This record gives sequence, C-alpha cells and structure tokens, in this order.
Amino acid sequence: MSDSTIDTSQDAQAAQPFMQAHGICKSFQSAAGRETVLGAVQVSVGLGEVLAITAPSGAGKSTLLKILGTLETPDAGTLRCGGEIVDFRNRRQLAQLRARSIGFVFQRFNLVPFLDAQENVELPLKLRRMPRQQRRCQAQAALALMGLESKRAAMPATLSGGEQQRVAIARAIVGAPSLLLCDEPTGSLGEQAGQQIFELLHTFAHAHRRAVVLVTHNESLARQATRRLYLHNGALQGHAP
Ligand SMILES: Nc1ncnc2c1ncn2[C@@H]1O[C@H](COP(=O)(O)OP(=O)(O)OP(=O)(O)O)[C@@H](O)[C@H]1O
Repeated sequence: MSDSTIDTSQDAQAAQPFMQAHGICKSFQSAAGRETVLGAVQVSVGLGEVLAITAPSGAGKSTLLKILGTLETPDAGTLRCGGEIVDFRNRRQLAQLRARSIGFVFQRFNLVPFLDAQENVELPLKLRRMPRQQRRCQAQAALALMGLESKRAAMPATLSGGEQQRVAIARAIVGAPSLLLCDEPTGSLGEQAGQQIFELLHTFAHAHRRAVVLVTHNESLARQATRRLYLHNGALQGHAP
C-alpha cells in the first residue's frame, strides 16, 4: 500500500521504528562555497516497512543513505538504531553496527567476478569467521529467498542483471540485518526485473519484519512502497514539492 499524503511529523509514530534520524545536517565545501545538502532531516523507518525516498538528481539521497548506514558522519543531529544512539566517533561500534544490523544494496551489483553466486553470498560471513557449514546454510537460505536455488554455482558473468542484483541482495541480507539500505537497486535494470526486485524487497520487509529504505528514481516503485517521502531543499517531506 502506498501513502503519498503522510506527513513527516507522523513519521516517528511508525510501528516499531528501528532507525530514527533527528535533525540530521550535512554540508560540503564546493568551489562555490559551503553547500548545505541536508538541513535538519527527520526520518524513521520501522520494521516491516519499505520506505521509498525520491528526489531530483543531486538532492542528497545518497548522502542521506550513507549517513543512515553510518558510512558518513553528519555535521549535526542524532541517529538511533535499535533504540541506541549511534556514536559516530566510535569506529568500532560503527563497524559492529554495520556488520550486525545494516545491509547495503547499490545500483552496481559489485559481485566478485571470480566467485560463484554462493561464494559471493558467503563472503560477509567468511569475513566474520563463521564456520563453513553454517555460512553455507545461511547463504543457501538467502539465495532461496531470492529465488536463486538453481543458480548457486553460477558465475556472475553468466547471470542476467536482475539475477546479479538478487545475488547482491542475498549477500546483503545473509547476516540477517534489521535494516536494508538500497541506493537505486533497480537503476540499471529493465522494468520487469526492477519490479521483481521491488517485490522481493517488499516480501523481505513484510514477511521477515525488516526495515527497508529504497532510494529510487522510479515513480512506479515508489508508489508501491509502504510509505514514501520526497527529499527537497535538504528536507524530507511527505508530499511532492
Ligand atoms: N564527499 C563529497 N564532497 C563534496 N560534495 C559532495 C560529496 N558527496 C556529495 N556531495 C555533493 O552533495 C550533493 C548531493 O549528492 P548526493 O550524491 O547525495 O545526491 P543524490 O541525490 O544521491 O544524487 P543522484 O540522484 O544524482 O545520485 C551533490 O551536489 C554532491 O556533489
């Protein structure tokens, strides 16, 4: 169900918020001076929902997503994840938070070309030194969730764009993150493959009670999200500018 009329002030009331951002500001230095990209952004995302964020190019969607994913430090504001305030100075806490709770999906699939689908999905678990049998089981389950049981041994180059993105999503969710941040995940796919990716993300959020943030230029997909917000002039709002 989409709800394009929801106001951001109601945002904090979303059921079981997992990630809450309050007063997030970010500016960058450019040749023309200091440019404010995000000015006091408020947003929360709850378990079980897909939150779509749309905006014109250059409005700061990727910057916001990086801050929500703790990959970028805001100039001001607070971020709560699972009820705890994120300390951006504590690199160790950030790394643990990302490893345990946050998955990332990008427009580019970034699969390792010399590893097969299963090995690609196992990679984050291997880095965490998970025993081989356990990581194999988890990777198989993640690939099954993406409808790729029959492609476990396939090399990335032999897969379609949509299939490669599904492997990338399986890799992002294999560690069971509560929050999945997706930056234009369907941007390089055709309409049908993009729709399939959206439906898989939707099922992941609803059936597994996870929070999904979907940054997209695709109006049709944004309309199908649980909730959608527009990034405009550095603020998130519930209606089109
Ligand atoms: N590290 C950085 N240093 C300087 N400027 C930056 C940096 N990162 C982002 N910007 C600037 O911030 C603005 C927003 O960038 P961002 O990538 O977040 O936008 P976007 O909405 O994701 O754009 P697009 O839809 O085109 O991908 C741009 O003007 C960009 O040049």
